[in-house]
Amino acid sequence: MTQGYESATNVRDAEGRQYHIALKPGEVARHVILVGDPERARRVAGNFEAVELERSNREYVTITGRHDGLRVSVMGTGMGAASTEIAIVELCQCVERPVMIRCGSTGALQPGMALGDLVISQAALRLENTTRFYVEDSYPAVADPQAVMALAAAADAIGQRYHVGVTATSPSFYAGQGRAIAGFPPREPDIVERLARQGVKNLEMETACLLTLATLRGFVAGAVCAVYATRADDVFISPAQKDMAEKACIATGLGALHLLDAMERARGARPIWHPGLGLNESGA
Ligand SMILES: O=P(O)(O)O[C@H]1O[C@H](CO)[C@@H](O)[C@H]1O
Ligand SMILES: O=c1cc[nH]c(=O)[nH]1
Repeated sequence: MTQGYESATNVRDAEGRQYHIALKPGEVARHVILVGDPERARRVAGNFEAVELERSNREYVTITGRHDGLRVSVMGTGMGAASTEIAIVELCQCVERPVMIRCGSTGALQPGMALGDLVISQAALRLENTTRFYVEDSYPAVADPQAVMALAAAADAIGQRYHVGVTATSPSFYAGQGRAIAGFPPREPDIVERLARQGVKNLEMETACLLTLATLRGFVAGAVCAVYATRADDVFISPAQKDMAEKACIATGLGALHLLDAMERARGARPIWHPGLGLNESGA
């Protein structure tokens, strides 16, 4: 497939096919769902009425198709900010002005948050270190307000319980999220309590990377995660509950993409949609 690469910097072939994700311009939709788990990517695509492309390379599984008439790509990014950075940078070489929503899983930190609830991120603590190579430490990882509203509206549309607030993106599932496993003591065992005291809603591993890179590049992005763990009582979700929570998270992410499409048409040349503009969803 690949004859040679442009350079050590732009690792793409003559057709523009990217080294890690193995996709080229034309193969990625503007509306993209990102998930950590490649099997979840396949389950997202299970909602498509038509599939035009499936590609798998390393951990990156991508499927492009149509969902209720809207062209959508879903990609499994793998876990963590490092592999997510590769996915986002390479996707942005394949598509202009993308709209990206992460549909992930997460651990909840606040009382009143239950297994299976959704968390919509307004912003994220950049505890990972990938984004430090792009921006200074005080740079905020902030979601597009349109994405926050679209995700909340999409969750309401399916009667799903959700929370909105600040997420912490960790570079680690175990020590970095305060999980003490025999023989692997975390340096900061109380990190969950510290973050909870600061009002942080949830811990996961990719959102800050997506939000930071989206602000830098200038595209619309947001994140919604299903609660798989409640950290205060140390409970992890059962397989049956996980299925339902994942379905709700996927439905919310896909619903939000349609709303974001309608918002974009309603706002025209304005920088942002606001409620005064209304929505015409018929063209979605
Ligand atoms: O379910 P995903 O999207 O992978 O998200 C969460 O689950 C993984 C850890 O189990 C990390 O990637 C974390 O961010
Ligand atoms: O506790 C959790 C659950 C899912 N994903 C995470 O990163 N942490």
